[in-house]
Amino acid sequence: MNQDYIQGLRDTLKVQEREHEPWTSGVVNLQGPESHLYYTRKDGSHHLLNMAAISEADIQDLIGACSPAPFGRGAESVLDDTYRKALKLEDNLFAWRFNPDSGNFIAQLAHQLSPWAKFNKGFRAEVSKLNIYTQGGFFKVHQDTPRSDQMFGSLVFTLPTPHMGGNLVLRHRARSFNFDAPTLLGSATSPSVAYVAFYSDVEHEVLEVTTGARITITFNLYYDPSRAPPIVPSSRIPIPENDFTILLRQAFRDASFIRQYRYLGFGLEYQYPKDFTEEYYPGMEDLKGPDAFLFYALSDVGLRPSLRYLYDSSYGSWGDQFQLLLTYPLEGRDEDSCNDTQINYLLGNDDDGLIVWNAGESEETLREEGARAYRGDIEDNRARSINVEWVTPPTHNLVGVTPYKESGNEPLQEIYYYTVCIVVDVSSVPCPPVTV
Ligand SMILES: O=C(O)CCC(=O)C(=O)O
Ligand SMILES: [Fe+2]
Repeated sequence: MNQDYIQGLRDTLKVQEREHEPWTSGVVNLQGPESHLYYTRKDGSHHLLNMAAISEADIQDLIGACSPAPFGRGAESVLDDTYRKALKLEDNLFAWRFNPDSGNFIAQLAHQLSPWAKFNKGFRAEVSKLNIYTQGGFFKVHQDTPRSDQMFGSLVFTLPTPHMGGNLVLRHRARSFNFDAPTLLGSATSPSVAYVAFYSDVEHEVLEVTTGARITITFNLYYDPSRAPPIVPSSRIPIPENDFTILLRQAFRDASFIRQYRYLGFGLEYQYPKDFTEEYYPGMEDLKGPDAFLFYALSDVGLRPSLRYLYDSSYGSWGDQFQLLLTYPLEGRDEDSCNDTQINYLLGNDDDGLIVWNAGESEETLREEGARAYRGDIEDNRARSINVEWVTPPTHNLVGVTPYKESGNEPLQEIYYYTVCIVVDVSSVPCPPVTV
């Protein structure tokens, strides 16, 4: 019966997940001067491009102002046209009169990306770059490099220039989205630009442009605690009345469920940036779409969900019998260069860190199999050793490595994406369960 609850929770969460999209797109009709783009040419002269009527000569002039676009490989900025073939104009060299950061455009975007979240911070869009992908241009799969721990999204506008190909393809888990700006713009009233906004940790690529020039202006989307949260229409899915929450409530009224499970765990869908030059750690208000839903749903039944960082040692040494659950992310370190073991290092840096045994594993199985070098550490930390029932598969960070994908759109600056879990202590449920 209790396994039925767990399976039911998995199934109902999947249904909720489908309600949520990691991206949103559309067309903006530009009014009056909003179609004006001013830029500085290489010789220092200025030029005005009117998006309402872009000629081939305008495109060539703008191309002349641009330089090859690099991307980030780790902390390096590299030019490699087998990975990214594009041109760029830095944000100090152009100004677009349309400002997505004014009016309610950005509030609507935030709401579309996060229909369940109750916002408790404002938002900000900051211009990043203008890019041109001429014929043969592309940008292979990458995540957008987090520019701060408050950055959650990316926003790309495609200008109305004739081109074919160059679709932006986004993929997240089983889903994908093919953003086809020329088709969207083909049926729009001129002058218009097509836009797509997505969570920046979602992997995406620009397919090859087959004809013409594809011009984009990209913005980074940030939470901004100094701004008021946007006023958005009420949630599409009211948090208390959904199948997941109803089933969760039912499980927590069942004494045998509470007896069987001490901790429930949930691997989150998205990744979150941690800036190691700041004291700030991601909190519930930073959670994206379905991750926010999960947090609110658990809180709603009276549980106290916590954000946790799971570390496994696939890269290192202790095998796959247990993982470490930390209360905050740690930068990787190379075990060979330290006297301390990984377990001592990780648990020593986090008084609330725990050892989590994988299903079917325990200190006993460790005696028979590998990881013996860690036996002493495990014995020392026996009181900090737990079992977690994972409702959604755990998402882990690798011990000993700083977690960055090799390629991003910018060089990294001590801000990395981490995978996060939610863990709840079942015994923290406020009312004693009724025995049935
Ligand atoms: O031009 C686009 O559609 C997106 C380009 C991109 O992914 C980037 O600049 O990071
Ligand atoms: Fe990108």
